[in-house]
Amino acid sequence: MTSDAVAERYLRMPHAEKGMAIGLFGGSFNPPHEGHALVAEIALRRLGLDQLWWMVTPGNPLKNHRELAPLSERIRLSEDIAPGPRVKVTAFEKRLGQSYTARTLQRVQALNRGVHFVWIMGADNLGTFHRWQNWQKIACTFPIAVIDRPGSTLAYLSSRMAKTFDYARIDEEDAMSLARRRAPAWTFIHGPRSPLSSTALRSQAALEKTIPQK
Ligand SMILES: Nc1ncnc2c1ncn2[C@@H]1O[C@H](COP(=O)(O)OP(=O)(O)OP(=O)(O)O)[C@@H](O)[C@H]1O
Ligand SMILES: O=C(O)c1ccc[n+]([C@@H]2O[C@H](COP(=O)([O-])O)[C@@H](O)[C@H]2O)c1
Repeated sequence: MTSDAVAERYLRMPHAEKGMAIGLFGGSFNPPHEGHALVAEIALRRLGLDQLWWMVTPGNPLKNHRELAPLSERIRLSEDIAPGPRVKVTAFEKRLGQSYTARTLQRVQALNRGVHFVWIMGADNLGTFHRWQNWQKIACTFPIAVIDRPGSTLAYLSSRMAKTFDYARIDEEDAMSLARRRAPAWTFIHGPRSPLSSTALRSQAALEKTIPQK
């Protein structure tokens, strides 16, 4: 077995029942951290979700993959940190053979009629969302919940996504209804924030490697 052999259960799309509200939380998780866990908790609570699919991507199409840890390792670490039984860690995009969100959402929608999905992302992704493949189609497939992140709180004011879909923005007080709304619909959720990032954790780990252990 190679070090990147991914267990079969992670390659299958998780099971969903008709009528459920499910958050789709895609990420590199390289490595996963408490900031991700906080996003998952906030989304579950504020959006009233039955499940949250913690989707470990084979590779963000816009990122350099030189420093990307094997998928199997990112899954294992995600399982350690994912909060509670409603969070399902999955890597089904690997089996789909691609990592473009627009295509993934089309597939999820086609296979799960009657299920209410919401795309979940941190506020930093608002600023670059218009560079994602078919980004307007993504916004018109499922509602989107943007979770606040230090350094990106004001991004929604200037981002192309926010400007283009300004008419579809709903008040965060109505977040409970987001999953059941027809796309496009999105909201920005404020709340407790975590300053953690995978980049900082990778830098810290690299630094520790260079310091001789006592
Ligand atoms: N501290 C945080 N607060 C809010 N959202 C976050 C936070 N960290 C990550 N996210 C969100 O979680 C999702 C997955 O993020 P990702 O795995 O890229 O982590 P990251 O810390 O941003 O990584 P990197 O530093 O390598 O870019 C993205 O939607 C991102 O916006
Ligand atoms: O589809 C795209 O063009 C696209 C571009 C950038 C990011 N994404 C997805 O957005 C999610 C968050 O990525 P990341 O690296 O910020 O954790 C993850 O599921 C990526 O595959 C998707």
